[in-house]
Amino acid sequence: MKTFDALFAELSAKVAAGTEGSGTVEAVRAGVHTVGKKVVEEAAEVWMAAEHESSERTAEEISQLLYHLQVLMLARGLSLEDVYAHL
Ligand SMILES: N=c1c2ncn([C@@H]3O[C@H](COP(=O)(O)OP(=O)(O)OP(=O)(O)O)[C@@H](O)[C@H]3O)c2ncn1[C@@H]1O[C@H](COP(=O)(O)O)[C@@H](O)[C@H]1O
Repeated sequence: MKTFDALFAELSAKVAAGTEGSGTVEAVRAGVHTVGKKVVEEAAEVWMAAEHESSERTAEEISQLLYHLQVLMLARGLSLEDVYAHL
C-alpha cells in the first residue's frame, strides 16, 4: 500500500526527470493556477462524498485530494519537510 511520503517521492522523481507521459509532470508544467483550481475541485468532491456517498467513495476522493495537494507542493517547489514543520 502506498503512503503519502512514498507517493511524494515518486512524484518528485518524475518531475525532476521530466518523465514524458506523466500526468503529474504535465500538471506541474501547467502551473500553480491550474493545479490550485484542481485542488479546490477535489476538495469539493471530498465534501460531497463525505455528506452523500459511501465511506469507500469518500476515501477515494480524499486520496485524489492528497495527490493534487502534492502536485501543488511540487508546482510551488515545496518539500514534505516544509509542510510537516507546521503540523
Ligand atoms: N494517485 C494519483 C492520482 N489521483 C488522482 N489523479 C488524477 O486526478 C484525476 C481524477 O480527477 P477527477 O476525479 O476530477 O477525474 P476526471 O475529471 O476524470 O479527471 P480530469 O479530467 O480532471 O483529469 C485522475 O484522472 C488523475 O489524472 C492521480 N494521478 C496520478 N496518481 C498517482 O501518481 C503517480 C504518478 O502518476 P503519473 O504522473 O500520471 O505517472 C502514480 O502512482 C499514480 O497512481
